[in-house]
Amino acid sequence: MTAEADRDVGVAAEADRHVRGTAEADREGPVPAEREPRTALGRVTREARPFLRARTGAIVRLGGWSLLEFAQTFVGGFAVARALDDGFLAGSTPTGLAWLALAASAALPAALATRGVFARLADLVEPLRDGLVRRASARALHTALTGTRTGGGASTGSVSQVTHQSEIARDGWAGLVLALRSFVFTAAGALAGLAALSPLLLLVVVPPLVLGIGLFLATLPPMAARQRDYLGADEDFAAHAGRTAAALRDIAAAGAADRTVAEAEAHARRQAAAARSLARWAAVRIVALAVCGRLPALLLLLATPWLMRNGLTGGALVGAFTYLGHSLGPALHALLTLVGTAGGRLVVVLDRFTGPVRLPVPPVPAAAAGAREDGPAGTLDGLPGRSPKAGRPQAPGRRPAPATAELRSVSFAYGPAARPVLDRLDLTLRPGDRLAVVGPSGSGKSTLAAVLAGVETPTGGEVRWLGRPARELAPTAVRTLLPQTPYVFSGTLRENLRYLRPEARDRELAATVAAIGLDPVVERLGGLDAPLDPRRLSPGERQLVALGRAHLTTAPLLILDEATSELDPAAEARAERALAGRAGAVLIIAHRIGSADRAARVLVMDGTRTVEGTPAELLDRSALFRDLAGRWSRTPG
Ligand SMILES: Nc1ncnc2c1ncn2[C@@H]1O[C@H](COP(=O)(O)OP(=O)(O)OP(=O)(O)O)[C@@H](O)[C@H]1O
Repeated sequence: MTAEADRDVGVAAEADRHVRGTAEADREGPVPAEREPRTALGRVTREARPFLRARTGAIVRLGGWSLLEFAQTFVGGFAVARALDDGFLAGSTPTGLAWLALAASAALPAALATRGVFARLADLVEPLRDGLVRRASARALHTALTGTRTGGGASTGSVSQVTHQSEIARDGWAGLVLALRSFVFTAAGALAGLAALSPLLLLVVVPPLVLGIGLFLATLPPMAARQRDYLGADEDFAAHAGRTAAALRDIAAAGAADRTVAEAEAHARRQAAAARSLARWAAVRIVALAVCGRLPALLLLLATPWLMRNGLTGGALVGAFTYLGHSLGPALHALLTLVGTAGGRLVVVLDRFTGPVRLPVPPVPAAAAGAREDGPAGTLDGLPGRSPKAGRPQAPGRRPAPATAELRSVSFAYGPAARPVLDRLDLTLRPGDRLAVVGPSGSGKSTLAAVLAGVETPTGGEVRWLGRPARELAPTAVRTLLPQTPYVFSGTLRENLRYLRPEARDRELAATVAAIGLDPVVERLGGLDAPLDPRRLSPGERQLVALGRAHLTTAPLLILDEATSELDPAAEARAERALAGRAGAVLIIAHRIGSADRAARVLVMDGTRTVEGTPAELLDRSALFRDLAGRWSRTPG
């Protein structure tokens, strides 16, 4: 195997290890703080170390060519000083011209060095791009195989990583290597030249240089973090705008205009705050640039009388200014500007390859949009997305499938001073689970549904879907939430039923109609394609339409918040059985004892106290459940 191929295999193995590492972390929760750097810069630096170690040879070769740049810089200032002191000021013009000719001739090897540097640069830059592309491909494959991500959004992200983002990383890295290398060798040449002219010059020039560079380096981690925040805010705002544009009809129909505007304003405020914060740090950076770029020359001017008194010659002074103005200054400026722009982008992009991936929200289907399955809140996030894979069982693997949904010590209150509705609640729903939630009015059942569905954000603890933090997944691809009063829009019954899954086939539609008990509605309306006026449907018929819609989806989590309250017990039982026959987990907020009886498990909510068990166990263990069961059985229907 050639060294090249050997290295490629190493990079591929590295990508593979990374993928497995990420998957492991996803399954087993956060990595302990001492192992996982908290900042993007820290994570990227950790990942960069083995990459650079493996390319020590390429770095040394690059350094070898760059030595010519050191020589050119050194000769540039030194020759000017000698031309003045030994030539023109000493009355010997030929000597002065000879020194200047030497300075000019140093440019020739430097031009050769540039050629050599560019040839060697590829050894450092191309493997990074190749490694990133492999890593992105491996992650996409891993995702596809484990089914932990959803829909087209994920693949779009992978394509962007393989093409656009890996190119940004490659260009940024190449620019950074060039500028850093040039700065190191130019600075070394200039400092060596200053020391050769007079060591006193170093006393004046080095302190502001070190101070400015130190200040600049200190701005790097906060700048990278602010840049990341800004990018995140920008992407979220753009995603919100996209969803709004695609769902104008629903927003108008659901009366969610005010809420949508408020959401957009919140996004705009967040983005503005991120931009202001970024600008503040940019101002600190300008100060740092001024300190190391301008202060050395200013101090040199101020210190000229003292330096001259201590034996500095006129030629050495001009030589020193030549170093500052022609070599050190431009190299420093190029480096700091590049680190500040391409460097920041590089860190952010590389962190996306190494850290958890932001999941784009799946697109809203343009046709037949319009429903309020996400409950009274009616958020934009609740508008439909579609994932053909989301409801499928996990690909066969050695590890158990992750829970469909999980609450880990979740607390929730409607305001900072409000009484908590949920208090450190743990709940796990696995594929195939049927959980009924019962409790008196105001005990928090709808709140639980909203938190589990991602409509409300918990004030403590964590909501997880499919083994990942819920915030990383597109809600509509994971769960369908049916409220008590569903929204049915003007159109046809077919459009309404297909709303969450526009590509559902006719035979699937027919199976749903039969399973949910929609035949009388179809008959009364005159067929699936007859015009439907929502005002002419009874509340029970509206609920049946929404239940049919949910039956057709492939979302692995179904949450029914008293979604069958307008049906008679027989119709309710039929719809619940049909929904229980889907793949995935179902949580039903029970309206009658029948729902609890049919469920395998029941969660009894009594304020922030909860008890979970089978219906038979709870009759024994929970006085509240006995009481509810007794009351319900006396008032059937
Ligand atoms: N948007 C809100 N703002 C403030 N408090 C709220 C809000 N929604 C619900 N609450 C309060 O939170 C508590 C739990 O309400 P929730 O609607 O979750 O209970 P529930 O068990 O579903 O009641 P019901 O059976 O009557 O629907 C109640 O005290 C309620 O007043």
